[in-house]
Amino acid sequence: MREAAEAQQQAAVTVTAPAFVPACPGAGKTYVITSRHLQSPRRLLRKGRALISFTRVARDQMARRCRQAGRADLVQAPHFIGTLDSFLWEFLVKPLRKADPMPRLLESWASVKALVEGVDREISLHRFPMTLAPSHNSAHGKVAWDKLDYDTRQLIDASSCSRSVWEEKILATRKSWCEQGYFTGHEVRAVALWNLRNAEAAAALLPPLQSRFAEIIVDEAQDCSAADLAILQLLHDADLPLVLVGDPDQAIYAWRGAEPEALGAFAARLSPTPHRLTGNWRSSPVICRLAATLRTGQRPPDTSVVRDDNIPVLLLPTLFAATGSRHIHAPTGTGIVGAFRTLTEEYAVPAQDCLVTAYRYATLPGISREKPNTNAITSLAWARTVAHTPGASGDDLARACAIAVRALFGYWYPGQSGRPDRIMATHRLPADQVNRTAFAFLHSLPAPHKEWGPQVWQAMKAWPALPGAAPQGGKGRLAGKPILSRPQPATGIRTNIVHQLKGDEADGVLLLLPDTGSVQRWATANPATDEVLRVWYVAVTRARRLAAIALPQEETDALARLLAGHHIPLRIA
Ligand SMILES: Nc1ncnc2c1ncn2[C@@H]1O[C@H](COP(=O)(O)OP(=O)(O)OP(=O)(O)O)[C@@H](O)[C@H]1O
Repeated sequence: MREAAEAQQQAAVTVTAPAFVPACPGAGKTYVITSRHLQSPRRLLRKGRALISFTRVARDQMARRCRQAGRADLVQAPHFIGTLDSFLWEFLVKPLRKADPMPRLLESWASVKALVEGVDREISLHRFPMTLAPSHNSAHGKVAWDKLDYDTRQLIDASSCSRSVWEEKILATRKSWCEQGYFTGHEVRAVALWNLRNAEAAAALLPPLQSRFAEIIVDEAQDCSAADLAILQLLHDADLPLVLVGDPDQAIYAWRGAEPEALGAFAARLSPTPHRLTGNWRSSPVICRLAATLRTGQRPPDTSVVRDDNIPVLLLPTLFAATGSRHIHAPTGTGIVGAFRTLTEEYAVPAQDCLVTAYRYATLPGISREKPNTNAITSLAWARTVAHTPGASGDDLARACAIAVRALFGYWYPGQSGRPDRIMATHRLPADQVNRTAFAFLHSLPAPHKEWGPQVWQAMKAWPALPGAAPQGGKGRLAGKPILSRPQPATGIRTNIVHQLKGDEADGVLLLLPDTGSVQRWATANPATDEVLRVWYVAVTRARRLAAIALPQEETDALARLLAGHHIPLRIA
């Protein structure tokens, strides 16, 4: 078993580009990609390899593995290890931008708190997802109205302005930020596509790429949007050797424009024979079987390569709270996370290496999500809570830190346009120093309460200021009272939504399925078209040894029958 899985990995490590490597969960995609990279000879190379991923976590993991293997050279030019956004930015957008204003790539408009103004209410620009149809030669794309989150939709529905007025303002706001040098992934894709299709721009951009890269590897290729695939097609047409690695069954970004089916068509054009990885190095045989019920094509379960646990799938009959996250485990009347913890202990699975997940933040016990469009003091209260939450996600910590920077800068540098990166450039403040200061400040604040504002103000005034600070009296004081979310009991178990768990793993995983009709969906929906099933698939495949599912009490038997029909060991507990 192990030999066969290793042989598959080795074939993927050595296959000549262009190539497509479809891989099952836990197939060791990162291992394959870094092993491929580690084969590079040690001497100074004229051409390098680009390793592209969708997340900074994946990027850091690949770079770390190269360093750990004693090959720090593989992280530097001519090689490139980074996200797709940064690759497109570095090689297909920035080279043709004017130096002034300095072009900057933002992770999201949230990081500069860009607002859509001039309508009857202000809404943050990052609340409006965009779509880009690669077949249109359009420079800006359209607002994806059907993908607004709940809060934003409420705000827009209550607005007296029509959607076309909003759309006009949204596009104008984006344009004005771009003119000031700011771009997000959406603009980067639009400009990259335009540049590659424009003969003159392409003639300037492609030769440096062709002479720098002998190969471009794209990890998690199932997350490519139609625009991403169109860009990759143009690179392929320019004879850049591509290797796509990904798991189409784990495509959970359709709402952001990912096109798993288009990936299949593109991959077939790239290379007629895929190099499939079907050995799962992460999960037990039971979990591989469970996962197979949630994917397309009736394919047999993947092979569990290194595990022989046979812990059954645990089904937890649950009374889900209609609002909030105090879900009760029906048989014991205790909280669902506590019940899960007791069960993991029974199977000698350490609770600290377990996680609880769900499709939506709202379902999860633990830290509540940052609410959009709240006042600054409420945002700061949220940030302070995050700073004091063990196991808070990296994204939440980064957001919390940005909120604290904004609050402190508003006081220290009043009247300086409020854009932290500009202020940092003006006063030559290194980002890590700013972030450390902001985080320490956040951490020092007392727990938020209704009369928190004056305490925050005292703390801001007392905190040692960074160079160039010139406070002006009460400017930058955060007005109002924080709106506090209900305190949640600490569970001691990691919780996160499935979308934040990509590439992650844990010994035990509890998936919360609060919606009635989930079993019906499991049994009858098609994972090729129903992304929810793919989200559940990602969730259960994070587990190494134990998978548990909490579902409405009245649906437990139906799921038990469904799984028993697939000969999957299970226990209703
Ligand atoms: N050849 C190998 N030998 C030993 N362990 C391996 C090997 N390949 C992968 N693994 C281990 O298997 C686990 C899964 O690998 P990895 O996280 O790279 O999978 P993946 O393909 O990215 O999975 P997913 O897409 O589900 O996130 C990791 O713990 C990894 O260390």
